[in-house]
Amino acid sequence: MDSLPLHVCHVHKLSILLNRAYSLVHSTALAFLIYYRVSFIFQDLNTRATPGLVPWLLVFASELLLSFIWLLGQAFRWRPVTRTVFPEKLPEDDKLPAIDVFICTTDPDKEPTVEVMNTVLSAMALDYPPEKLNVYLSDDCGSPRTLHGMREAWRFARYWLPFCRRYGIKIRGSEPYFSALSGDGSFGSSEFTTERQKIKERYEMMKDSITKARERGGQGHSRSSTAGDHPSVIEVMQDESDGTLDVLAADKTKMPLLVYVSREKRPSHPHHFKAGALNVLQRVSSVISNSPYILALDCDMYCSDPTSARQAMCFHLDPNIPPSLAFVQFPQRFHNISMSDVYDSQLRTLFSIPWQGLDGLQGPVLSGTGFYIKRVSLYGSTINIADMDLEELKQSFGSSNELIKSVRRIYESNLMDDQDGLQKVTQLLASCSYETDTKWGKEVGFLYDSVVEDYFTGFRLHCNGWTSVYCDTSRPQFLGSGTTNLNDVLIQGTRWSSGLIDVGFSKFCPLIYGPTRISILGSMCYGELAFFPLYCLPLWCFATIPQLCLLNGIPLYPKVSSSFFVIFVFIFVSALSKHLYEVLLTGGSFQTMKNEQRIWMIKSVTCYLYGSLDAIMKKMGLREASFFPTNKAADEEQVKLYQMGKFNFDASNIFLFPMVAIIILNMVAFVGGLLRIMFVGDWDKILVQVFISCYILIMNFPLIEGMIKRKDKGRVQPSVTLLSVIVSIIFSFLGSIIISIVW
Ligand SMILES: O=c1ccn([C@@H]2O[C@H](COP(=O)(O)OP(=O)(O)O[C@H]3O[C@H](CO)[C@@H](O)[C@H](O)[C@H]3O)[C@@H](O)[C@H]2O)c(=O)[nH]1
Ligand SMILES: [Mn+2]
Repeated sequence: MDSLPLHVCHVHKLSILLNRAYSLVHSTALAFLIYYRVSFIFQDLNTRATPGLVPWLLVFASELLLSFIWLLGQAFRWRPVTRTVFPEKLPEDDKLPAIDVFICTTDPDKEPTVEVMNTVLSAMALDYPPEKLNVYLSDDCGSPRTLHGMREAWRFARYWLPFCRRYGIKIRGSEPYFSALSGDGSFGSSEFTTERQKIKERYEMMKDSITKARERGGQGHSRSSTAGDHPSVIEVMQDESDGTLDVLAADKTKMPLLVYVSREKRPSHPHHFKAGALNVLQRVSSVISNSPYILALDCDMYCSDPTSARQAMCFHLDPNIPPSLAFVQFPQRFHNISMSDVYDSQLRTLFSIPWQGLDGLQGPVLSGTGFYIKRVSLYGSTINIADMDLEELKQSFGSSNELIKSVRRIYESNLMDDQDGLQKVTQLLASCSYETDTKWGKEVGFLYDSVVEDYFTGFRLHCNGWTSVYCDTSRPQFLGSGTTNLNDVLIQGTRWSSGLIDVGFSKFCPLIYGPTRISILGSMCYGELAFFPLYCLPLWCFATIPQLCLLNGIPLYPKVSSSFFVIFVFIFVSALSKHLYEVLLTGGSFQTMKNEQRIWMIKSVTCYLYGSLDAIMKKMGLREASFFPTNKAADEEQVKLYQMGKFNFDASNIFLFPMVAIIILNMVAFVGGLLRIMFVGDWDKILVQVFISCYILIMNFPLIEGMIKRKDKGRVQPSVTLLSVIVSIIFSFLGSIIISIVW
């Protein structure tokens, strides 16, 4: 036992072999496809035998772009690994390093306070020495409701934490614990049952108090009045000596530190969303606890299992892992995923194959939440703390002497005893002008230039020589609220696409900035993520151009009798089979694959497009960066639809129009194609195009149902359908005229 290391890494040899073989075969087929297209263009230029060179070029360009993104994606499959940890081998508790937990919240309406407090409580209840655990909550709204919730949570924690420890409770989120049907802990004993009942009552009291505060809150406490303009508030939670603590808590179990931080926000200062909030937490915590490791959590991501801290330490403290390890990333998992999961809300496509693949290269992408990061890795690469004098350090970190001291790691927190001193220092660090003319957000801390601050910060860390590891255990460590409503899914997708394209088309483009700093394969992975929003171009093209040409009798694909026809069939079948194989390998079903294909098509023609446009407009100075937080407050009707596996088309028109218009165009093209086959008879020339329409219609059948069959609130509104019909008719006519005249 003693000879075991803290962790082992398993290289998946069979997957490596299969993946590489598949990449080889599939890319050979793609090469044939390119040969076919290129030779046709030259032949066409010479003879001008057929009309339709422009649609041909468009389809070819789309095929090239698809192939390019596919090629980048192969890097994820090059060397997948998984890891096992042995926390029982960790040193004694007194030798473990301290951890600061950062939780961010921003909108008490979209992020219900009870849920946020559940996350806070679960972090406090992590299985780790409490004196080495410090929990900070950033409230970007500066809402009195959240502050009140924190005080209530602190009070409840006095009972909850000893209870969890005493009975070895495995589910550390209070809400899921009390709503779980099966008992957890040493159930059966009557002492336990009584305690459980008492704690449950206390929990209900806490919830009640929070709900009442919300109802009382009214105007002055709503988000809009405080969100963008408020002073900073920092409060270290403390015991009230009102003598209400009963027997259970009387054992005075040590509590982790709990700090509420609401940074100053003014309309005149950009606040840089979550990255800005995290940087304030980093500074404030530097002068309070200054722990060497940080766990970052979104407000809805509670620690479902208490063991993650020790698991992460199995990597950070492993002598076999070089000190360049910056962070240990856990997957994002969600507690509200239904069996059918029509929107791929579980993000299987990210947190399975790609992250395992990256783990075999330089390590997974920083994924926003659920990661344990080394504080020093956020100090910036060009900053050499040991060699720089005070002035130089101030240029990077800002004017606070206390902060500089803590950065130099000579800081021993004494401020805690001097409340006034602590307030003064932390107020300065949380003020909105503190970062002016410093390197915060450019080099130090979480980086600002993209709304996917996690991806961008992680990429720069990797480029600066840091590495990461992926820790995916069978019991989910962190559980959040997945987006389970079409509108939310697409808004989130738009933000992600915009942030990714921002990075893709900047001087930090992974394909240019990456290869000299990390491996080519690593850069390809980052590149795939940066450029996948560009799927919007080929998917828009495949959803319209072949159809338009079909209506005008212009073939774009080889005849059925041609040997190149086989190539196209092969590529299609091979891509789908590989997808199916990966879905099955990671615990999904045929249905999962269908859902993923469909939502990929839907996202491509909507949020990938809008996100890319948003990024381009930002670059041209036409738009400002924005971050609409996702909704975590469950709406019963919406949840019901999602649970039943039904789409909720009660979404913004800007998302619905393109989807519906495309479906109508494809219906028309399909019928037109069939009529052509029957009456003109050139079926072998246009079969592929008829098939494309047919495939789009079959895959998106729920959308057709929503337009025609459904009568509930989640259907597609007839007005949307009607307008889309008009749009697609105009598109077909104009398109056909253009084709007949110009092309
Ligand atoms: O101005 C802001 C905006 C957001 N947040 C917080 O950021 C977190 C993530 O926001 P959310 O609305 O949940 O966005 P998601 O799209 O679900 O988040 C994913 O994508 C983000 C990047 O766009 C990452 O930061 C997240 O970690 C990742 O889970 C939440 O806790 C918010 O409270 C702030 O603190 N301040
Ligand atoms: Mn979220």
